[in-house]
Amino acid sequence: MSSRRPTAEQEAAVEAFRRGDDLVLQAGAGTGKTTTLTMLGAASRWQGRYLAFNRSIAREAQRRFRGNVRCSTAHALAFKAVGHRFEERMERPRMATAKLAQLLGITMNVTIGARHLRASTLCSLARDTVMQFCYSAADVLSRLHVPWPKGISDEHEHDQLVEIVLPLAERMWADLQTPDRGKVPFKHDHYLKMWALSRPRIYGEFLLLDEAQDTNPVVEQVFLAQGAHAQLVMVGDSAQAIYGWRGARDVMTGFQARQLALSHSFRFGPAVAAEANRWLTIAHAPIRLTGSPTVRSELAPVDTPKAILCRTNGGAIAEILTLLAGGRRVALAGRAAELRNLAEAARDLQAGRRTTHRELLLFSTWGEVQDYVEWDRDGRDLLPFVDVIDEHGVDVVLRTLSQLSSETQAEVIVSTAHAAKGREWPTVRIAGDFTEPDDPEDTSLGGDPAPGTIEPAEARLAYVAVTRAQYRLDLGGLSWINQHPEGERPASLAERRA
Ligand SMILES: Nc1ncnc2c1ncn2[C@@H]1O[C@H](COP(=O)(O)OP(=O)(O)OP(=O)(O)O)[C@@H](O)[C@H]1O
Repeated sequence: MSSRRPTAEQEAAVEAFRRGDDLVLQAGAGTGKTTTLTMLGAASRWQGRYLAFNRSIAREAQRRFRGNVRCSTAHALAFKAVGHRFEERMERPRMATAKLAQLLGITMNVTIGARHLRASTLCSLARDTVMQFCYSAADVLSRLHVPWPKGISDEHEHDQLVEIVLPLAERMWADLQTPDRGKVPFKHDHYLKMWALSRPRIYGEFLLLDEAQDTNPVVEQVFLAQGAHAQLVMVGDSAQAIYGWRGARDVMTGFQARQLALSHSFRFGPAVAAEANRWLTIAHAPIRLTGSPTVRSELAPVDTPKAILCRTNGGAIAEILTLLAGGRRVALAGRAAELRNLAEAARDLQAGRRTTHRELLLFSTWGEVQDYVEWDRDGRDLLPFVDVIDEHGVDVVLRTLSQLSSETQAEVIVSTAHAAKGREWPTVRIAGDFTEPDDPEDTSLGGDPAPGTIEPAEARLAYVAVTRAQYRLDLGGLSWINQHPEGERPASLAERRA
């Protein structure tokens, strides 16, 4: 809990909360979101619940709230109520879909339009259908959850696909209901859906939903249903949405409640705030930030930044290789240990040995893993890692990883922008893989591609990246924005006053 004097915006949030209003709190980068939430909790004599985006945030928040607010993730609540019964099923190794098709006796091959669909593809589409259903707020599986794979071009072809895939998906969903038997790999989002379907009541007089911009429809539905007995508060930053569950309109802007903002950033001064606002404008975000007048921040080249932020994992490995070659002590934020285990599994599989990697026991070659990440929805989380290994070679990746330091020992931390969410560093450089979009239809007189339109999703990622800096930001790979037609910087408040 902060003993600092609340800002006018924080006071307004506490005031509205005290009145019992349902709230949407748009909290920009570095605006003291958790501090503000603890102020809300402290202003209430009731019991409440804070729903966090992941386990480590929930644990950290529990330290900061007073005893009247309990902190957890939605998955943790669902696990306690339903998921624990499926623990044994969830611990089984990953399984390629061709194997699952075999186990389920799915053997047919069909032709729809110009596409030939093999049994394993149909099985994979049925699993995707079940997953779409799990993310949705629907009560029953329906044609709406059957995907439109590339090559299925019209309603008539989709109808044919639905006729085959929907019954398979229904069979899979029935298979998933048994804790001890059943063949379909059981995922955390399966028990989350079962919990949501049970119409759970979350104990507490008020409910705070954090990172609300990335909430999927199934959690949104459970959250909104608590409105029958609890005061609801959504907190987050629409401009940091990276999952896009519902296209351009995120959960926060759609919630019928009092809309408030935290726009004063304690993290950085006016210069970084102005850069943030440039990207917020491109992203059509609902808020603009002011920097802290007492924090000196500047945009300037940094030779030895504390953090280098990359767009991709491949970009991160490339940065790490350069830094190590220069004799620097480097850490990789986020999933370094996971990457090391995978690289070891890749080395075994490439050498013709089975791997002992817990999740990859069922694969006998690296090629099978490559197919799995390319074609199976379950495997998509591994795709960036597999790409890195295929691009640089397993030996280079393993050697690189073995030379990494811990974050506390490192001179410089390399991170993807995704893994940097919620973090901050005194000096930050943006890596070279944030490239300028090209307009494929147009070339300037010299034959160079003309600048293309900046996608809002890209602008949101750039916003996350630039707002990690406290004092000095080196725009590096994003410097092209200074010449881009959309890059005109809105004058900062201080500049307008001058
Ligand atoms: N009213 C205030 N006056 C001075 N400093 C404040 C105030 N409110 C928050 N802060 C400071 O702002 C910083 C960030 O706050 P906090 O830890 O609550 O943010 P967060 O939840 O990590 O999220 P974010 O940084 O994205 O806002 C902290 O150093 C905190 O002390």
